[in-house]
Amino acid sequence: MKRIALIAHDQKKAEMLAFVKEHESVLAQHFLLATATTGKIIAQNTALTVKTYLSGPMGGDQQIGAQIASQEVDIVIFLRDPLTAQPHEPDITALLRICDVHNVPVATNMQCAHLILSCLGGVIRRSA
Ligand SMILES: O=C(CO)COP(=O)(O)O
Repeated sequence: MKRIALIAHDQKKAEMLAFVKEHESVLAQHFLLATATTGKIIAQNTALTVKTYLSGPMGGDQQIGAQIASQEVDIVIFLRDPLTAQPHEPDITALLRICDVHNVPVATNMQCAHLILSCLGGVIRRSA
């Protein structure tokens, strides 16, 4: 069982939900954690259980970063919005940095997220 962090900025939440639904049977075999709004959307629209932290702008990225630093996270799917300025940009940068410090695979776009999950569950993607 892997511990998988799921995080998406507002413009990427629909993509995250579609991604999670596509991989739901695989994700159900793992421990999921998420920032508040992302986790709430996933929990409300799937049968998955998600441990939630604060919303990203309120410190959720830092909380998940602390989990990564404590070796409590194996994979990060972080669908960030590269076209919108975020008030908590330093937290986002710190989260990505701590993934590299601890050699934790982190997907920041959909193609990479599918690749990682496909490796995990042997799932063949249904669409591009
Ligand atoms: O802002 C975020 C990541 O930087 C995500 O936070 P929410 O899931 O609460 O929207």
